[in-house]
Amino acid sequence: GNHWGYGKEDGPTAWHKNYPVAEGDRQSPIDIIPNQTSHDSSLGPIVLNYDHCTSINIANNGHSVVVEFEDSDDRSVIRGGPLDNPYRLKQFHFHWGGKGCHGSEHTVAGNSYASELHLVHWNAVKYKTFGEAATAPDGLAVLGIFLETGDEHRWLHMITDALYTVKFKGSVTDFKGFNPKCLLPSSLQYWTYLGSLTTPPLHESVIWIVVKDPIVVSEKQLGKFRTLVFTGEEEDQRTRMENNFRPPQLLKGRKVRSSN
Ligand SMILES: CCCCCNS(=O)(=O)c1cc(S(N)(=O)=O)ccc1C(=O)O
Ligand SMILES: [Zn+2]
Repeated sequence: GNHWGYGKEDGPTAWHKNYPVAEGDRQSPIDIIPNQTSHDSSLGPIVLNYDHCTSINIANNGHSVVVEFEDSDDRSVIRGGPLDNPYRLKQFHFHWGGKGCHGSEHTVAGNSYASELHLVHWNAVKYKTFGEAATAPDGLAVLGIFLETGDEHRWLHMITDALYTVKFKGSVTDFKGFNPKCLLPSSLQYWTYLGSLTTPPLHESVIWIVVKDPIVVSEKQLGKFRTLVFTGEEEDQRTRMENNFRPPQLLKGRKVRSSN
């Protein structure tokens, strides 16, 4: 069926067969070349209002580990920067590599980071549901945060300590009271461009906001993500969840803007 993954047969080079938009004009991720971005003084700061966010659960969806949020009202939104409306926080998830290899999706002047955190938001002003927003050209806003290895991150343990409960595809456990603001770097200087989801269905519906400064996490913390498996508990195959990233796609004439 439509099933896709990150392996040799079902990975990013095969996705176009079931999802032809994979070869579209605004695909993500991309390689960001800082000295080729255009500085845009009209780009204001990103404003996050996450103080009343409500995390619900943490899940292994067979592609990543995802934390879902209550998005029935504007309790946690991102606004400003390139955005014309407030966008509601729906979920966040990560992409990462194998031991010692890099696993970010966006790259910076050809360099990749160890991992990348994506905070997915949707335009509930213009669209009635997340599903409708996910297919609209200005429907989603994803905030991308790079992770590099070094010292231990003081708050990431709240995620990594829960990973053993969602080892297998399809597992979900309660995950209340987590505010992802603790995972952001001090500076929210960013690059922004028009792109897509980086996993099937690859809809070209994302305003990407990629934060320039990485957060630092320890190799030990990152290693815990690799204890997850892509496969379900009932399957005899145990395929370690790693290298769940799409490589950079063609820019096709797009402009990448830089906040100051
Ligand atoms: C209606 C179909 C929407 C599918 C996309 N859902 S999503 O939460 O935006 C998403 C974004 C992304 S990404 N990497 O931010 O484009 C990856 C996975 C998912 C997911 O479905 O878990
Ligand atoms: Zn992602």
